[in-house]
Amino acid sequence: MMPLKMSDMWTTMGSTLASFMFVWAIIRQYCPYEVRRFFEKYTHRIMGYFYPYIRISFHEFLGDRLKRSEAYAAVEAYLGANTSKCAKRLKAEMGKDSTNLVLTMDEYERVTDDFEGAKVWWVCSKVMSPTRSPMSYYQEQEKRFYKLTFHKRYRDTITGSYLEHVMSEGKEIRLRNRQRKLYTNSPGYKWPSYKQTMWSHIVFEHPATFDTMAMEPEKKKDIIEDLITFSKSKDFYARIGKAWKRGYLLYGPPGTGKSTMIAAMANLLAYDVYDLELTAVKDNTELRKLLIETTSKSIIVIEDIDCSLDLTGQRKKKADKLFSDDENEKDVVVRKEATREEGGSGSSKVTLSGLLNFIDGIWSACGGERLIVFTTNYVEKLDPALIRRGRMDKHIELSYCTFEGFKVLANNYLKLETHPLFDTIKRLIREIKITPADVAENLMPKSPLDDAHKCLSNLIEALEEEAATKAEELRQNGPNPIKEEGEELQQKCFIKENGEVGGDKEIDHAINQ
Ligand SMILES: Nc1ncnc2c1ncn2[C@@H]1O[C@H](COP(=O)(O)OP(=O)(O)OP(=O)(O)O)[C@@H](O)[C@H]1O
Ligand SMILES: [Mg+2]
Repeated sequence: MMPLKMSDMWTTMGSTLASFMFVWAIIRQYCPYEVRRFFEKYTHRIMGYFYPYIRISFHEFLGDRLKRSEAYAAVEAYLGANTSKCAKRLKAEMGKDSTNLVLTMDEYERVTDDFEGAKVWWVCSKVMSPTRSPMSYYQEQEKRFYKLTFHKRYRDTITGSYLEHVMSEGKEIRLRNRQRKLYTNSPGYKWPSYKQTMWSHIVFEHPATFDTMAMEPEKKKDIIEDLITFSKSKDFYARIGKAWKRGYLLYGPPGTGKSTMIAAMANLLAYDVYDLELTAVKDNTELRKLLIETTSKSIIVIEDIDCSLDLTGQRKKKADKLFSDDENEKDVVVRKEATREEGGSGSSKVTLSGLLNFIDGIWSACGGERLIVFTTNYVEKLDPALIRRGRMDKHIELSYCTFEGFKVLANNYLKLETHPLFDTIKRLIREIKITPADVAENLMPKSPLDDAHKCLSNLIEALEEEAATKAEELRQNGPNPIKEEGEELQQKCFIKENGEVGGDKEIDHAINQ
C-alpha cells in the first residue's frame, strides 16, 4: 500500500469536513426540529472526545419562561460593564428597572475576558425553539443565552472563583443602575388582593444630599463615615455574628432636616426607602409580614415614632400638633388619623414589644443590609428600651441653624460663599433660634428681581422680628427659670441614660442627686 502523502491527507480531511458541513447545512435548513436535535446531540457527544474546551450556558428564561434568570441578568450586567470597551457591536436600551441607558453585547458578539491567567470567551447567542401556544399550534420562539467557553485545565478556577466574581459584580452593577423606590405600606385589610401588595411604591427621586444639608461639617463628616463604614461591613457583621443592620434615631424640632437627612442617606448609599406608617398596621403579625417583604439595601423609616405608639399599644393622638397653628402639621395628623380609619380595623394593636422584635428580633436578620431610622420631635417621650444602643445605634440631634449651617444654605440658594451681611447674620443667628427650614424659606427669592442682598436682608429682618418678639415676651412674662432649667435637666437626664452626654459636671451632679 502506498503511504498517504501529507497533501493528500489534508485534501481528504478538507473534503470530509466540507461534506459534513454540507450535510449539516441541509439538516438545519430542511429537517424538522426533532431531527435537528437528534443530530446535534450526537455531534456534541463525538466532538466531546476531541474538544479540550468546556462550555457553560446561561439561559435567559428557565422552564416556564415566567421569571428571568438571575444568573443571566448578572452575566448581562457584568459583560455590559466590562466588555463595552472591547466589544464591537453593542445594544443600548433603557433597562426595565434602571435610570440609565444600559449597554449590553449585541447578538452573536464574542468577547474575551482574563481571570487569574485563564482566558475565557463569552458569546451572546440565541436559538429558535418551537413552543405550543394556548391555541395549540406551534410557534418559533427566540431563546437567548450567553455561552462561556474555557480550556478544561481551568475548570476549577472558572467554575469556582471566576463565576462567583461574575455573579457578585453583576449583581452589584444591577443594584447600582436600578431605579430606586420609595415604598409605603398599604392598610393590611387590602392585601393580598389583585395588584395590591403590602408595600406600594413610586420612584424615589429626592434631590437631597449631604452636600446640601445645613449642619456642622464635623457632624456631617462623622455621619457620612458611619454610613459608609456600615455599608462596607458585610464581613465584619458576619464575623461578629450580628445581623447587618444599623439603627438611627434622628431627633429635633420640626423643620430641622430629619426627613431631608433620610433622603440624603438613601442617596448616599443608593438604598430604597420603606416609609412605614405604623398607624396603618393592625397588629404585630402584620408588622412582621411587612418586615419580611422588605429588601436588602434599604432604609426602613418610622417618622414621628412618639405619636405612632405608646407603651400600652394604644394610639395617641398628637393633640399638641392638632391644635398647632401650623396648618401643615395639622394636616399631617389628620392624614395619619384618616389612614388609621381607612384601615377599618379600629385601634391598632402594635405593641412596644412587637416593635422591638421588628427592630432586633430574629426576623429582622432576614434580607441583609438595612438601616432602621426613627424620627421624633420629642425624644424625651420615647421609651428608653426602644432607643437603647444596639437598637438605635446612633442618635443624631438635628437642631436650630448655626452659622455654619446658614453658610451651606446661602451657598445652595444664592451661590454665595461670603457677603458683607454675613457678619450681621452670624451675630443674630447665635442669639436667635431659627430652624434651617425658616432660613431656607427666607433665602428663597420671592420675585425674579430679588437678588442675594435682598434675600439676606429678608433673613435679617426675620431674625430681628423674632428677637423683638422674644424681648417683648420676656418683658411681659419675665424669665421662667424653673421651667427652663427643668426642661434642660429632663433632656440631659434622658441623654445621660442613653450614654450620649458627658462634660457638663454641674448637670451630672444635679442628676445624681
Ligand atoms: N438641615 C437642613 N439642611 C437643608 N435643608 C433643610 C434642613 N432642615 C430643613 N431644611 C429644609 O426645610 C424643609 C423641611 O425640612 P424637613 O422636612 O427635613 O424637616 P423635619 O425635621 O423632618 O421636620 P418635621 O419634624 O416636621 O418632620 C426641607 O424641605 C428642607 O428644604
Ligand atoms: Mg420630617
